[in-house]
Amino acid sequence: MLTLNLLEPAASAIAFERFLFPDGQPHITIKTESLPDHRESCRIITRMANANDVLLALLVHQTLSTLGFERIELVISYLTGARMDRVMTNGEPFSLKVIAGIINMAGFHKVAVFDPHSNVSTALLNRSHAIDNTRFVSDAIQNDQARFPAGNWCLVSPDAGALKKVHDVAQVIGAGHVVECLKTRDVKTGKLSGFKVFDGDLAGKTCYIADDICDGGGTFIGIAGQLRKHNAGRVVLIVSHGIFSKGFSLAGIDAIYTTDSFRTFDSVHDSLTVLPVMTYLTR
Ligand SMILES: O=P(O)(O)OC[C@H]1O[C@H](OP(=O)(O)OP(=O)(O)O)[C@H](O)[C@@H]1O
Repeated sequence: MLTLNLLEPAASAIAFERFLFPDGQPHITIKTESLPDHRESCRIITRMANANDVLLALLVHQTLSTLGFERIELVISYLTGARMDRVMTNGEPFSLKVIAGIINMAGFHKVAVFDPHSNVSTALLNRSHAIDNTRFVSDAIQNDQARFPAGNWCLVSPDAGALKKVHDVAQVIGAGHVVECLKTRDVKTGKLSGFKVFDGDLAGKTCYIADDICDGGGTFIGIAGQLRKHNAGRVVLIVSHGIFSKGFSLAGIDAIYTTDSFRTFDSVHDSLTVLPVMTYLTR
C-alpha cells in the first residue's frame, strides 16, 4: 500500500517536507508529483510521542483526503497518553480518552498501534487493532542469545499489567518458564514499592523481563533486585518503547533491547540494542 512514512521519510513512497512554523506549529507539504493519478488508499506511519505528532498526523490525513485518497489508514509506533488509560486520581484527566477522541474525529479507515500499554487504547480508537510485541521480543531474545549463549532462560512479567501479554508471548515463542512478579505504584506520587517475585530458585537462568515501556526504569531496577535474590543469572530488559527518562544505566540490568518507536537514539549506550520499529509495523 502507498505509504507516507513520517518515521523514515527517506523510505516514504509519498514524498514530503515537514517543518515547524516559528510559533511551534507543525506543517507539511506533500510533493504532489510523487502521487499516482489513481488515488484510492494509503497509509500514514508515525510515532505519536507528543501533541504535535498527533496534530501532524491529522494535518496529513486532511491533506491526503483533499488530494483524493478515500481510504486512509494510520499506523502508530507509540501512542502518547496510552498509560493514562483511566482516571488515576480525582481531578486528573482521562488523557487516553481525549487523545483517542481527537484521532477518531479524523475518521481513519483503520488504525494500528504497536504494543499499546493496555487494551483500552484499541477499545477507544475506532476501527483499531494492536500490533503485539511477540516478534520484537522473540528477535531480542535471539539477538541476545547469539551474543551471550544462555543455557537456561525464562521470561519475566514485571507486574500485573504485563502478565497476560507475557504469557501470550511465552506461548508463541515457546518459553517454558514464566516468572510472575508484582509491584505497586502509588498513582498520586508515582512512587514504586512492594516488588515481589513469585518463583523459587532461578538457578542462574538468564531472565528476560518483557514489558511495553521503560520510562525512568524504577519498575525494572526493583524487579531486577528481587530476581537477583532468587539467584538469577543475567537480567535483560526487553521493552517495546524506550523513553529512558533517567538514562540507560539501570542497576541490576545487564542489557536492554528496545525499538525506536518513541524516540531515535543518536549514540547508543554499550548495554543498549535498538531494533528498528519499522520491522514490526508492517507485514
Ligand atoms: O520505567 P518505569 O518508570 O518504572 O515505568 C515503566 C512501567 O510503567 C508502566 O506501567 P505502570 O506502572 O503505569 O502500571 P500499570 O501497568 O498498572 O498501568 C509500564 O507498563 C512499565 O511497567
